[in-house]
Amino acid sequence: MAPVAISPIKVGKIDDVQELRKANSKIPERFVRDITERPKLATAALSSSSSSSLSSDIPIIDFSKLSKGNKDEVLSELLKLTAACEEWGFFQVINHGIDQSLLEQIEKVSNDFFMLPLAEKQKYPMAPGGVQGYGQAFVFSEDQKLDWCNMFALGVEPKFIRNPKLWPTKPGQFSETVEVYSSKVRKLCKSLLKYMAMTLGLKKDVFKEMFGVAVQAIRMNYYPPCPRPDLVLGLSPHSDGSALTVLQERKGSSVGLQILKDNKWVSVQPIPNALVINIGDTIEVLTNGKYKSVEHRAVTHRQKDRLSIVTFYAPSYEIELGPLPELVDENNPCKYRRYNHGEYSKHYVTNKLQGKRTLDFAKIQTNNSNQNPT
Ligand SMILES: O=C(O)CCC(=O)C(=O)O
Ligand SMILES: [Fe+2]
Repeated sequence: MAPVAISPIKVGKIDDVQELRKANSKIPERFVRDITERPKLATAALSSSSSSSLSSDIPIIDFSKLSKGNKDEVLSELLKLTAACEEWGFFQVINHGIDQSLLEQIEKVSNDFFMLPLAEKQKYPMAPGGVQGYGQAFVFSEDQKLDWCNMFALGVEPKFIRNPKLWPTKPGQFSETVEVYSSKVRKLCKSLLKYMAMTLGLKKDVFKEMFGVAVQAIRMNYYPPCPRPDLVLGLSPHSDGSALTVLQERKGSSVGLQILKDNKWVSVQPIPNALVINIGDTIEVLTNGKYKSVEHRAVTHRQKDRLSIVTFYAPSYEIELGPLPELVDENNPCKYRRYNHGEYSKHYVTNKLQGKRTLDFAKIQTNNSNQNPT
């Protein structure tokens, strides 16, 4: 095996935001966003009791109607799913079949992990420029702004992407819970992809057959309260590189997830026990842009903390992908080139989060210019 190159990445000092919060110190400059990037006060100050007017419009899909409904119910839910994928790229799934007790358990072990002393969490450090372990991912330079977030991330499937040294021994039941939870979420992703294929008029197993042994990772994002939510971002705007992403929010979390809809940031109001699903870049490419990945970010709250548990589901690294021929014709010319998914994943994790910039990797350039959000 070739020797491992020493990482040339210099990320500077990355303060642990929970420790900053405990010390009650001034927000370091590295967290303070340029004026143009700061969240608008009205949205940053949202508490869980005040909802953004648009957030309730985010489509809700009743999974049990898709999986167990009669013909009419299946059909009407598939139509809702089509609209959700075409118009939003985001939806919430209710009656998804994952036990409430398991949702509560993953929230508990994740929360307990972040509440451990710093020294314990630092036994599982995220390497500079790395994406697994405890720390802050997507930081590649000393002058890059930081997110008001602590992350803990693990590769889950296939097994070879796991780094066993990063699976924590505390809190008890952490690894077992991640294991069981991930297998249930995996099943849900497979089913959702099947229904999405049906909405596209494709063979229902098209994604299953194409993906091989899918890659799955989990990331827990912990956002402590921030004394100046108007100056910072919990998580920088980005689209996900996955095919599908499944997000769960811990009960009692502040409202924090925002999606860019018609060039405006819209808050996602969590529904108890629902899971938030979003389309990642991979599905955008495969559908030739019919179902687009949507830019999203997290904002923080002055008094309340927030915890999200996020699963990324993507094809096996060795597959080559590009727009499905069924979705390319003279009215819908091919918008993305073919590429190896492993290369795209590498490209994604070695670049800072910056809107949908990473998808430029795959785009066949046209003269269409990108608009900046308001
Ligand atoms: O915490 C959130 O709501 C956003 C998380 C997210 O977008 C991500 O981890 O990719
Ligand atoms: Fe995301």
